[in-house]
Amino acid sequence: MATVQSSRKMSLASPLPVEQENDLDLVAFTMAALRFVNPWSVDTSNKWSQRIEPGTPEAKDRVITLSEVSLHDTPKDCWVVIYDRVYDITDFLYEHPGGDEIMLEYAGRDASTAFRSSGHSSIATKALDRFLVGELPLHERMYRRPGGIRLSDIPE
Ligand code: HEM
Repeated sequence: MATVQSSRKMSLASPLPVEQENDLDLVAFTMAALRFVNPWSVDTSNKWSQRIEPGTPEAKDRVITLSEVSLHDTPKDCWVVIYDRVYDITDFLYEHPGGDEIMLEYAGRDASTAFRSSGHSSIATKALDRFLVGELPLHERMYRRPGGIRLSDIPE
């Protein structure tokens, strides 16, 4: 009776031929190395280790996504979005005439409607500039984009 002979060596521990298992090891090793050198795989919580000084010209040109804003949602690191611009209000929390708690409700989130419906004066709107750290990318904006929501009190 004819028997089929395999020339491939089999390992007792694995159902795969030894050569194929070595190939898999090589693939896993290459993937791990790529993850190590790939900048996109770096933890996003480290992304803002470079501190942005609020209100500087550099801050004006910085594009910050909503998902990045959401990382700054604590009393020690508090960002909000108002009319598509991103503000670091950490140092203002305890100076705010309306109190810190109300602002912390919007930490890491969009506060445009809350800001507007609290009837802030034009002075308050102007004061926003001091805290500016960046602006949302065009595709995430609701106001400052072609065809966006038009309101009389959106600052320049
Ligand atoms: C960076 C953002 C903010 C700035 C610069 C700011 C600034 C101010 C200023 C200067 C006032 C005094 C009244 C005025 O001039 O309008 C005020 C009052 C007030 N703010 Fe804000 N504010 C900010 C965010 C918010 C947010 C997100 C809320 C959320 C609802 C809020 C709620 C209030 C309320 C309720 C008052 C009235 C306090 C009172 O009259 O007793 N503010 N804010």
